[in-house]
Amino acid sequence: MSLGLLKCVSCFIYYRVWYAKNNGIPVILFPKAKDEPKGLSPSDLVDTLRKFEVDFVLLAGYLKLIPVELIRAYERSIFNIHPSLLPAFGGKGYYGIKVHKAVIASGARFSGPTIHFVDEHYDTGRILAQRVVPVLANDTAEVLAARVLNEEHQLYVEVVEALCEDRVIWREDGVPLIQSRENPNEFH
Ligand SMILES: Nc1nc2c(c(=O)[nH]1)N[C@@H](CN(C=O)c1ccc(C(=O)N[C@@H](CCC(=O)O)C(=O)O)cc1)CN2
Ligand SMILES: NCC(=O)N[C@@H]1O[C@H](COP(=O)([O-])[O-])[C@@H](O)[C@H]1O
Repeated sequence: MSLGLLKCVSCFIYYRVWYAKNNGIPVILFPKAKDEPKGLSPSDLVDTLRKFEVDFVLLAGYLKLIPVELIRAYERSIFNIHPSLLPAFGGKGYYGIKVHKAVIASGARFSGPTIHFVDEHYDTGRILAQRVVPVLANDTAEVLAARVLNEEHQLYVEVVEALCEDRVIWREDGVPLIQSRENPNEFH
């Protein structure tokens, strides 16, 4: 089983690239843009992922739209983690601290991370897993973000374990479920 991680290009990217290269993890830059001549085109990215025998693509803080070429090549195999309970507070413009500011401004009493399959649009793919955290009356966006992020880090591990153990199944109405490791007759 091989996983590919797409990470947003941020000020921390250099540490992440350094860490990967110093731990035998291949690093490729995507997308191809005028200011990133070393980047890959969508079709080159697909070819490269195939070359590295990547089975699943995990997005984490990736802030660009994944092109349809990759969606088609990795059907039901690209995942994203979003820091709200989708379908609420998702879509274009909803990323990072903006999500938590919107949650607090709405008066919502609960929030939490969602892991979903990636389709052609932002945050509209099938929901696979969620966790719920309280939104407290005196929460700032930063405090809520930290509470949600703590759950994100645990939830993604659970989902990757389920993927590696072939415990993701599709209900007949098209809803994906995770089969319990302890009791195969239970799903969530
Ligand atoms: N095809 C898909 N691509 C991506 C998805 C997806 O579901 N389908 N998820 C996003 C991640 N995401 C929320 O989880 C998200 C990221 C970014 C945006 C957004 O509005 N981006 C801005 C540009 C921001 C920037 O470049 O600084 C924009 O498009 O105007 C919304 C949601 C990853 N890709
Ligand atoms: N809509 C996408 C989005 O908002 N993703 C969010 O960006 C953060 C990345 O944190 P990090 O850069 O510290 O890993 C995470 O909270 C993730 O849910």
